[in-house]
Amino acid sequence: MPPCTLQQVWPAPLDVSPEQMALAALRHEIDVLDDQLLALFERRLAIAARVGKAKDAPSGPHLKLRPDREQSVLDRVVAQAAPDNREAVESLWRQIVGWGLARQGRVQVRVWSPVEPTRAFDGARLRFGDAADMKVARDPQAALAWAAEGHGVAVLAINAGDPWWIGLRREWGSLCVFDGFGGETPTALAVGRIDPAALPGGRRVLITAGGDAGDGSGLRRCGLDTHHGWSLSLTDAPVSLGGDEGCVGAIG
Ligand SMILES: O=C(O)C(=O)C[C@]1(C(=O)O)C=C[C@@H](O)C=C1
Repeated sequence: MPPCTLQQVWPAPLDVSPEQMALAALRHEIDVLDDQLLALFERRLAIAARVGKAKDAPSGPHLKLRPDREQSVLDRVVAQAAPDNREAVESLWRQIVGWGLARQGRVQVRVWSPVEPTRAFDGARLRFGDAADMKVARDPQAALAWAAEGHGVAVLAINAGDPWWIGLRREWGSLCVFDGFGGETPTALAVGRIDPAALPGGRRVLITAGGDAGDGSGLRRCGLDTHHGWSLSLTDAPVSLGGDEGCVGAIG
């Protein structure tokens, strides 16, 4: 076979059609934008690393993750995006913020969901982004103990045969719920050593004695699970964490 020459592979400039030239120009525009995006992304990562150091002083027992701040970053950019782009913008910014957080230490996530493992795993991946180190947890109690030691976040299914959530009121006072996955009525909750001041605005998570009948507190509640007279529910009422109402966190 004769050797392949450049002439044979690339058309001579005069052979380039207007369509090919238009395509090349558009691709050049994309290259220019990519250069700008890359420079901005790298600047943002560097600033996120500095924010992490600023949060070290004073150093506390909490994870670096700040759900309230993430919520306001996302809400702000999604609100500015064109309606058709909102889904893409939200998923991209989850990744951006996830990598920002990873500059402060990679987030460890343990997912326990015996009934629908892929659903909970996918929800957690969407929430924490590719930067998170996610693994399956075999036992919710072990995952809670691990999270209480400050190693990372546990994503635990509800209505899955283990009322692990009762422990949030009784044993795991250092942990709080800060997100839910699975839609309007969550099927899994994210739990970690989150600074209570950094909980997202939104529905509060309650654990109360009294089952479906209510405990007389008068709060309007949406039930998620019950077990032996305990109930796990959500409320729109602005109750504070750890109060008499049994508030153990909030989901945005
Ligand atoms: O604002 C912070 O506290 C940050 O660490 C920055 C940042 C971000 O990248 O925007 C990253 C992680 C936090 O969970 C919230 C926001």
